[in-house]
Amino acid sequence: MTDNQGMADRGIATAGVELQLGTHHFRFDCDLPQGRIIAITGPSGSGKSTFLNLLAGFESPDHGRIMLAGRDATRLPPSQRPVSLVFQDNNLFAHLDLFTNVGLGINPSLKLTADDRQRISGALARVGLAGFDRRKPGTLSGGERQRAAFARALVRDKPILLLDEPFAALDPGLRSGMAELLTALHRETGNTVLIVSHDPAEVRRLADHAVFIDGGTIRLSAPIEHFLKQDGIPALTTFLQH
Ligand SMILES: Nc1ncnc2c1ncn2[C@@H]1O[C@H](COP(=O)(O)OP(=O)(O)OP(=O)(O)O)[C@@H](O)[C@H]1O
Repeated sequence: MTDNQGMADRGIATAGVELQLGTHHFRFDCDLPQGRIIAITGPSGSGKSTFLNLLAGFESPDHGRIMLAGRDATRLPPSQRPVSLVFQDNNLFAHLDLFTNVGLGINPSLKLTADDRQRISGALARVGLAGFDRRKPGTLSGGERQRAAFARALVRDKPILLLDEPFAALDPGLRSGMAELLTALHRETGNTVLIVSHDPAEVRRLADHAVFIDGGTIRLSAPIEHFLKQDGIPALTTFLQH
């Protein structure tokens, strides 16, 4: 096993992480900075979601080690990892109101203290959904549902936030509003944010650091200024010219 030196202190690091899914082989080695917004880019089918699934614990590596916020998380179940997640389809439960959906972020059995209840209302207010507590997801717009998913991630109060194309289903106006909300929340919490994005403009606008995945492996991981200037990876040049 690789030793611990050089692996991100409080950020995210993977060392010799390998996974086979059907005919696809993945290998991820990275050392990502703490407290930054990090874009995960790459062609369709390159392995971006698989990378996030490994970090979240929805996939287990065949080999290698995953460090999250200073802890070896390789064998931790998803619920014990220091991460919260927001996906494109926001995963809200249709039959539960927003207060309950957000409450699930704190405690899956919904045994909530008075303090928890205040945090839930506070998180809904923070994303612009004050007074929406009793609304069901089906009565909300796409943007409102996505903000509710952010509120649920916020109450979990974890040092790492994983976002898998969280704005993809939104129209361009809403998308830039959500990007602003994300940067504002990031400034407040100082957490490490990983965001999968297909949109070079979004990457330029949001990211401090970016990763390019191609063919199941990380081809480049660099601060954004360097990432945007590189010219040695044709597939990345193509991505940036979109
Ligand atoms: N459980 C699985 N079994 C077999 N193949 C899988 C499995 N999960 C993912 N794959 C394959 O692995 C490849 C990478 O998938 P992944 O979803 O990580 O790509 P992605 O970069 O997120 O793609 P996109 O940008 O299109 O969402 C794809 O070809 C996918 O079909």
